[in-house]
Amino acid sequence: MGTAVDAANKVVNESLLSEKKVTVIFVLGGPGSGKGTQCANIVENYGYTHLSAGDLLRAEIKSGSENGTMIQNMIKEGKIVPSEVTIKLLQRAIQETGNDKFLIDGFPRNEENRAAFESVTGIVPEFVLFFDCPEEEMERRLLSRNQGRDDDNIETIRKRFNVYMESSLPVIEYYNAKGKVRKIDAVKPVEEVFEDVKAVFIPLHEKVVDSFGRIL
Ligand SMILES: Nc1ncnc2c1ncn2[C@@H]1O[C@H](COP(=O)(O)OP(=O)(O)OP(=O)(O)O)[C@@H](O)[C@H]1O
Ligand SMILES: Nc1ccn([C@@H]2O[C@H](COP(=O)(O)O)[C@@H](O)[C@H]2O)c(=O)n1
Ligand SMILES: [Mg+2]
Repeated sequence: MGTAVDAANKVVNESLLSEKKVTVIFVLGGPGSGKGTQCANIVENYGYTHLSAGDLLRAEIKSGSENGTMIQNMIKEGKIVPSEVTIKLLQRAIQETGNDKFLIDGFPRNEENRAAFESVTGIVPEFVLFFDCPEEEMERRLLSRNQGRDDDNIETIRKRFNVYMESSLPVIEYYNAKGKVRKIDAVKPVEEVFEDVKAVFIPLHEKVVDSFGRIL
């Protein structure tokens, strides 16, 4: 049961966020499993807005914000930034777009992220798209990503894998117990992974047409 403060926050945020209904899909999976790559494909084909929690945190560092140094240190250590910081960035990004459907990539990363997002925004995800990939393959991909990320070095990658196993997998298990996880085999080539992703999205975006050609 939430506190009175949680309830008040929820009312304020519901009026800010859900004057129109917002659809959220959480995109989860280990570091380097291909979340960002597949989100770009989904955006192109299905019109979602992609919000990567990691990208928002990196932009916050670049903006010179007062939290920048703290965020930079946490990312370098592979640690999870306090929820209130990440959730504020996500809320701002949601409010800034004109869209009403979002892929939230790399969030929630732990139980604190999950519970705080739900109590602050009142938003429950439609489902969780989970990219399942073996660690050796993720490590190979991260070490050859070459995007200049401070955390794509073997020392930080090992820390990120530990955090993923200890803190992020339990969140995926939480949603799995609620029947909300759509698991994708992410070890295959990009195009093949996207075929499996499409199989999840096509039924959501199919138009049902009656015998007169009217969209129902
Ligand atoms: N199916 C795939 N097969 C081979 N390489 C891939 C595949 N999907 C993505 N990649 C490559 O692996 C690297 C990591 O992919 P991506 O950035 O999409 O992962 P991510 O899950 O968003 O990682 P992170 O959690 O670190 O942000 C990129 O260089 C990308 O081009
Ligand atoms: N919910 C989150 C998401 C990310 N972080 C931090 O950012 C790093 C990079 O995230 P990617 O999704 O881009 O890989 C991650 O290792 C965390 O340090 C976070 O704190 N909370
Ligand atoms: Mg990513």
